[in-house]
Amino acid sequence: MTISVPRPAAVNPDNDPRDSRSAISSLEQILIQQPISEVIRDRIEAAGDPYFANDNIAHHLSDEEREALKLEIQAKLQSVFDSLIIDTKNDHNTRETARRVAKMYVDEVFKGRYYPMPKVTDFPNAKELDEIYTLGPITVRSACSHHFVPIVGQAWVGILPSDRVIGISKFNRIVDWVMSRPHIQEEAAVMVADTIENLIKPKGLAFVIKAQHMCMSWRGVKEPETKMINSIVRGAFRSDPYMKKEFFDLIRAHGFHEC
Ligand SMILES: Nc1nc2c(ncn2[C@@H]2O[C@H](COP(=O)(O)OP(=O)(O)OP(=O)(O)O)[C@@H](O)[C@H]2O)c(=O)[nH]1
Repeated sequence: MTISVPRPAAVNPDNDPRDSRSAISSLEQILIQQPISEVIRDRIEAAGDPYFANDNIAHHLSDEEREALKLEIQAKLQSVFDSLIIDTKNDHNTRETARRVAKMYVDEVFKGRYYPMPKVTDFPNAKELDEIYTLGPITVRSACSHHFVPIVGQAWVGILPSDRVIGISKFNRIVDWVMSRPHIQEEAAVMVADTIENLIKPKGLAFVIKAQHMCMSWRGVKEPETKMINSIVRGAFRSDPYMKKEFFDLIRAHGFHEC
């Protein structure tokens, strides 16, 4: 499907994405012929890679293209606000909202799609530590892929290490990177567990996430109390019931409650 070049005709000058286009001048020609999202999408499809809402596509776009993408999103958001019949030309509160939201999506709340994984240094398990360690609570911020409204909650990690370890702050960074995409919680939990497992191949891995979904509290059934808990237990935590119990006892000491 060909979508016309995102070039808002009647946008407030203060809100005109063209103002910042000098930064992407080398992409000007491509943008005139084809929206940058289409260029990137064609590239992903040619590589046979998925681009679901919770997939990371960072390796398919350059920094320059990411900037161009924000401008395209801004222009399209502006037409959503126009269709919502909001006078963004004269309303001082919404005049720059299209730009703000485009930037927020790409650089902040969905950065886990458009930016590569943070650098994670791993070290040898020099003392051959063979005991469980747990970490938490880790603050979880995400958005549900059904309504694009926030998911907020907490997560806990349990590791029985093998021969590699990573710095503890890296668990927070990995959770933040994976969660910063539109998600459903079940898949998010699996993705975090897979990412940690691929990095350090622990003998045991446990990951618990407990979160509240604004699509259930702010709208829809409007139930502010319900939370969803997912737990992933792998390796020794799955095969050894005592180890699994120890993990849950430890994270209860770290503030985890089932209700
Ligand atoms: N399994 C699962 N469901 C979720 C998650 N986040 C949101 N949902 C639910 O996804 C469902 C989407 O249902 P639909 O019937 O397509 O959407 P809807 O008509 O807006 O549904 P209501 O929310 O019931 O008003 C809703 O019940 C949401 O509560 C999640 O992380 N996991």
